[in-house]
Amino acid sequence: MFSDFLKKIEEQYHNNLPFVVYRKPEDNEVKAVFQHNDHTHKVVDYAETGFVLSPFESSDAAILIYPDETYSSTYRVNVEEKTLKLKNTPYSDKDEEFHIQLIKKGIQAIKKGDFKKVVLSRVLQTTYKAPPVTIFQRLLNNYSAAFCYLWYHPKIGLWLGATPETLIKIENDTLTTNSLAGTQLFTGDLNPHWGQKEKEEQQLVTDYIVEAISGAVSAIQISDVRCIKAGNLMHLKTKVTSKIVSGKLNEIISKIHPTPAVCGMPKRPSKAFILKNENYHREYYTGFLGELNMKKERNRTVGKNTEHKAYRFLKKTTELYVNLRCMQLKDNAAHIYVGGGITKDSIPEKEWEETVNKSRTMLDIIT
Ligand SMILES: C=C(O[C@H]1C=CC=C(C(=O)O)[C@@H]1O)C(=O)O
Repeated sequence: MFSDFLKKIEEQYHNNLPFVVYRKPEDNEVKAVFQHNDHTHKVVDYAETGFVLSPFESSDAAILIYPDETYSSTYRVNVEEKTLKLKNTPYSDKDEEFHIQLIKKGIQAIKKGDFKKVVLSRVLQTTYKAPPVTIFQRLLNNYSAAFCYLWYHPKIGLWLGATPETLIKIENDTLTTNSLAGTQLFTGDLNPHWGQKEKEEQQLVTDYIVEAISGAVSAIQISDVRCIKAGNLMHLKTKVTSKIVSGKLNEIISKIHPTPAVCGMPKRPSKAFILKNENYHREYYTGFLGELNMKKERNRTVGKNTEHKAYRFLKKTTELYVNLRCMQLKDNAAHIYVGGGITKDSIPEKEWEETVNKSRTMLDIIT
């Protein structure tokens, strides 16, 4: 029963012990990973097993929740529990002014030739009423195409999100990664017109990913650009698949993260610009999270003309998502993180509006 499953999570939370509960995109299985003590395990080389949460800044440690106990439960989306739309958005003129000035500064740096693209973000604070587990259920009900999660560690904090972006997925020796960028509001058309700014912005991400992984993988294949819906938004997406040799994950992550979908291009100067000018600490927003070398049981049938035999075998899965459309619950407030890609063609007021639209993914479910 899903209610028993939720009770276990509430208990773990009240006992101040680390856990994560999550559902993968378009899946009806909700999984939970529980750690038995409150130790902070840091990832060293990505050969570890557990659920990882990595910050934006690669120099800060990624945290691993040890799978001392794992649970799963089937969950059917409750369609009646649909989004509660907020009438007011909690922004002041000062927030708007600061962010628009930041974007103008970014555009100037691009025109000066410091970099080609930079992703500029902000954090907004608002009150919330519902308990975290209830908010998590609302994520499940409203964002079936996203990776939805509730992550908690008593020494680090509590994060919730519904991200549309896969960073890396490894199945057998196949590595899949996505390039996601370009945003517009969903208005009913699943195939809307895209402007040159969005197309170029997304192409930059694809080119970067291909270049970043090319030394560590073989047989790279790039899909056509597709349009995907994420909550109230539409994005452009390209899927990049390749073959990976085991032991290369650490190298791939260090090359790929943070991608230009969350940082910029080239990486070094755009990141320096972010750290100097954004004026707040991103922490785990625009980092990544997910299963790292987690064991997965599979049923397999063997034999063709002879007797058919079903047996179970263990497989390792790595599935990491970029931590977008997320928030942190801290000091009785929800801290919601939003950003957008800035290029030479960006219009500051439009970019501000884009962050307002992105903030609705979390705002709509917390009251
Ligand atoms: C940085 C964010 O989104 C990224 C992912 C998809 C589209 C984006 C964009 O259109 O700017 C951003 O690169 C965010 O949601 O906070």
